Amino acid sequence: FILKGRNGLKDLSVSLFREYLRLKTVHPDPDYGETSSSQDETAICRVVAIMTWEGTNPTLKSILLNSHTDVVPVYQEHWKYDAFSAFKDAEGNIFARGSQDMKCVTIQYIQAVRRLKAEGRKLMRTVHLMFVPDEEVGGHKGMETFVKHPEFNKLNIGFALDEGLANPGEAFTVFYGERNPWWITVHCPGSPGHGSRFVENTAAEKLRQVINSFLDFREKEKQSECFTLGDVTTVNMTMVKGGVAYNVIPADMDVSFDLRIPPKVNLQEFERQIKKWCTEAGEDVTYKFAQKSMNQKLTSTAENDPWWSAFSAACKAMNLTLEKEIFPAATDSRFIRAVGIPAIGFSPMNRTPILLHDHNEYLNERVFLKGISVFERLISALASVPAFPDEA
Ligand code: MET
Ligand SMILES: [Zn+2]
Ligand SMILES: [Zn+2]
Repeated sequence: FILKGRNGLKDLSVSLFREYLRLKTVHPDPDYGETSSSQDETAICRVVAIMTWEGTNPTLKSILLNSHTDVVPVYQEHWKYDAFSAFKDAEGNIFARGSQDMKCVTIQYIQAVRRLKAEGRKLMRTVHLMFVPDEEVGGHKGMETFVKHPEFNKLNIGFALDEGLANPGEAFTVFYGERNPWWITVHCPGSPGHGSRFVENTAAEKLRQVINSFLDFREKEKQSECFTLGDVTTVNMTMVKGGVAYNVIPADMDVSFDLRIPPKVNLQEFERQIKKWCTEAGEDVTYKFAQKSMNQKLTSTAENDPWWSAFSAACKAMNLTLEKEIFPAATDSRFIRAVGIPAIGFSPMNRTPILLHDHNEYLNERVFLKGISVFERLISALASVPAFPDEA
């Protein structure tokens, strides 16, 4: 980063944040500022960056502060300001893609560690800051691959923090598990022919059945009472493909859905249901997954869990009210939990509307700055969790 901070740490933090927001790490062609180092010219190089602050007892399990560096695209015409200018209005609201998801957290981690170090603090456990690419496109070239790498193992992580969501009220939301994302394309082949005839066995008839089954189920889930998004299955039809001309009955049509399934759902049963919908829709209707997350691990929030008790006690000491939820979307935490490491999703943003992936995403600078202090306390509490018997 190029620092243009003027007076004091607050100015520095806000300028650093805005500077970072101006980097166009936006899909589909994120500028991660790296060059291809591969022999193969066509290979796209993806870098995971790690900064380590060694603890006074570096043999103990470490704390991971994870954040992704990429952001989702924008519809610029719907924004009040350039989505990559990090414009700050009179109220101190900073508008930019990534202001909530999750460039705020990246800078908050960095500034919290910077402050702790400036105060001369030494923490017992090692703290790693990790910056990963490609979370927004499924993490395949990012965290999903990296957790299987020996370098990841060497970090000896005991507990991880990753992104959460804003909370419009006074409280802060924390996430101890996630719904599983399933991205599925259903393929409907059919008999082609002239658009003027009643051809039997058409792709469109099957497509209609498929869409009805998925969307009827969507309606049922939507009606379920007293839920947060983390407790129900959401279904959205997100893409349709097929057809070549007005008067040619197509030989196939495809429809894609984004499903998010809560941890309590039996996934095998759920897939059987999908299979049934496809069979019922007609001959040769098949489906394919572009994303099929099967991990239903939850991170303990039991009072006697040492990580959770350090986390929640630090929040209590700051008078923060926590709301525990299942994360409705997906984050890199699912890969971290999958390899057996407890992870909590937490982006300290209260009094803030949830605007991730939306037009005019913004974060107020006071909320942003408060988050730095929150992380200061949290990091120091987590890195001070006493050694476990098996760590001695
Ligand atoms: C399913 S891959 C994760 C991409 C993004 N974070 C989402 O939840 O949509
Ligand atoms: Zn995110
Ligand atoms: Zn996102």
